[in-house]
Amino acid sequence: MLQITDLVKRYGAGEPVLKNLDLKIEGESIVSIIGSSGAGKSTLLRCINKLVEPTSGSIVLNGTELTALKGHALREARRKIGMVFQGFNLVDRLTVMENVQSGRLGYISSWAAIMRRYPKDDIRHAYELMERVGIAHYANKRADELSGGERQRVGVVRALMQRPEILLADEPTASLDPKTSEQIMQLLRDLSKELKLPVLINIHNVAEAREYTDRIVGMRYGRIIFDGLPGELVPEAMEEIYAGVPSQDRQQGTAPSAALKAAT
Ligand SMILES: Nc1ncnc2c1ncn2[C@@H]1O[C@H](COP(=O)(O)OP(=O)(O)OP(=O)(O)O)[C@@H](O)[C@H]1O
Repeated sequence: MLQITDLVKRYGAGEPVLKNLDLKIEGESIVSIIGSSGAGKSTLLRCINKLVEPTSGSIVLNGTELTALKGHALREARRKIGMVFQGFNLVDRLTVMENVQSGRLGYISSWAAIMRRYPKDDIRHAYELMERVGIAHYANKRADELSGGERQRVGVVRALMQRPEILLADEPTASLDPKTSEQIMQLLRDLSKELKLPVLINIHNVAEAREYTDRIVGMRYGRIIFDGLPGELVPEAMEEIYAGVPSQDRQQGTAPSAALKAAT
């Protein structure tokens, strides 16, 4: 379970871009985060995997407080957090198997990695996952010979090779055509259930969020202003997420006209 409490992130001396966020995500659920550009969605994911340092607040993953971790303990904790990227982040000149095995870096010795001497268990696990997502027959192909959808499947398998306790996906379908995009969303949804893995997806495509995720979190100006089932995302909620000014910001004196202007 991921439990975020009172999370604040401020870059430099400016206004916080995450304002006292609370969010709880339990196993077997796929949750989307939607919101306008600049709402803070990527920053939230980056705070969870500590690519950015939260300013204050707490992020607990299955009993481990992540915010305080440094060095070895941080590297250990990061292994429990799988990450899927918009641009796939594969090494083009390496094969699918080599890319997938890079998810095990940190678990095996550098020597074994350099020599491509992967432990038998890792090879078996990789094949199981590659079979599951339909890319096992490409194991020895170079990553740059694959289509976008196939490359994203490699990205998903690489993340799962870590045996993560949560999967974060930052715009995982934004570089894909609509049909492939839906297939990847369906895959993430199915994997979440099969592996009892919480999945948190930052996504701009609201139709996909509605169709493929169990729960939608709507962010606006660094706050969560909607948290509900897809069916609860009624037009008024959409309006507030994409055009409105959260009531807390109104109370704090943010001029709506300025805020709206900034959002367009
Ligand atoms: N490294 C950084 N340094 C300073 N400001 C940043 C940094 N990263 C993000 N920001 C600012 O934080 C705010 C939130 O950005 P963030 O990327 O988290 O939003 P987002 O909702 O993911 O947007 P998008 O949908 O466009 O990716 C923005 O105003 C952005 O300019």
